[in-house]
Amino acid sequence: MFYLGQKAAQAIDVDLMSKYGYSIDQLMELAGLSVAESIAAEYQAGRVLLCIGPGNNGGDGLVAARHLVQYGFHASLFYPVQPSKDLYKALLRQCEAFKIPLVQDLKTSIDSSDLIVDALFGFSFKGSPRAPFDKVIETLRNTNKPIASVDIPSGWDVETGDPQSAGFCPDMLVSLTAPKQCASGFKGRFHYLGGRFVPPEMASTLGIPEYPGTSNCIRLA
Ligand SMILES: NC(=O)C1=CN([C@@H]2O[C@H](COP(=O)(O)OP(=O)(O)OC[C@H]3O[C@@H](n4cnc5c(N)ncnc54)[C@H](O)[C@@H]3O)[C@@H](O)[C@H]2O)[C@H](O)CC1
Ligand SMILES: [K+]
Repeated sequence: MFYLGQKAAQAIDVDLMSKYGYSIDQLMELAGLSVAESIAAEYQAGRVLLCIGPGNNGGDGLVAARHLVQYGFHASLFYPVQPSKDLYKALLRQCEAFKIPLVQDLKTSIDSSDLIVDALFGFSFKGSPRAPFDKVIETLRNTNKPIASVDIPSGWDVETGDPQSAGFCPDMLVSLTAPKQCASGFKGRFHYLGGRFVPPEMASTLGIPEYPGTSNCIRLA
């Protein structure tokens, strides 16, 4: 399987929506579903805090929250920057309908959670985290609670990862579509692949393995 660079990951996203006709809502729903399924495969249904970022990685997290509740988890959201885009507003409304509370105090909420989901940044992250996310990532670095990262461990460079060990090491990484280059430096316990939406032609070019049966995720390592 290919490990994608940042530009390649973004180009695939564009191809899925232009050449193959997907909408972002479709891709996000399947991506978030696969994140929830990967988590449910490895962790007992407990209290899960989802940290949500301002882009589509955050959108995946909002989708995953709703599915995790359906799988018996008690979910809450830490969502410090809420963009006004209709898609994110709708996903948040759905979370409200599932009685998923928004929390304000990250440290206290981490203490009362069994698992943290990092849906802060994905393949469009560049440079060093800017405020307020610098403090959020620092707080995640200082917890012993397991972290499940969506697509990219937030704060890592999409290609070079975390060579200075400045960020946090997630316990689980769910790569979407195909792993990005930084995933080769992932040392946590569970590496999953999700996003079961890739048409056969693209799947064979990227060397994506066959998903087993009806599963939306594959354990890679
Ligand atoms: N094809 C797929 O695999 C799909 C993946 N999905 C998910 O989408 C993300 C990529 O989403 P995108 O909106 O392009 O970007 P991000 O979520 O990574 O973040 C953009 C957001 O972050 C801000 N930002 C960038 N760098 C910084 C920084 N240094 N400090 C602070 N803020 C920063 C930027 O301004 C934007 O606001 C992919 O990883 C998957 O998780 C789709 O859901 C479905 C298709
Ligand atoms: K992430």
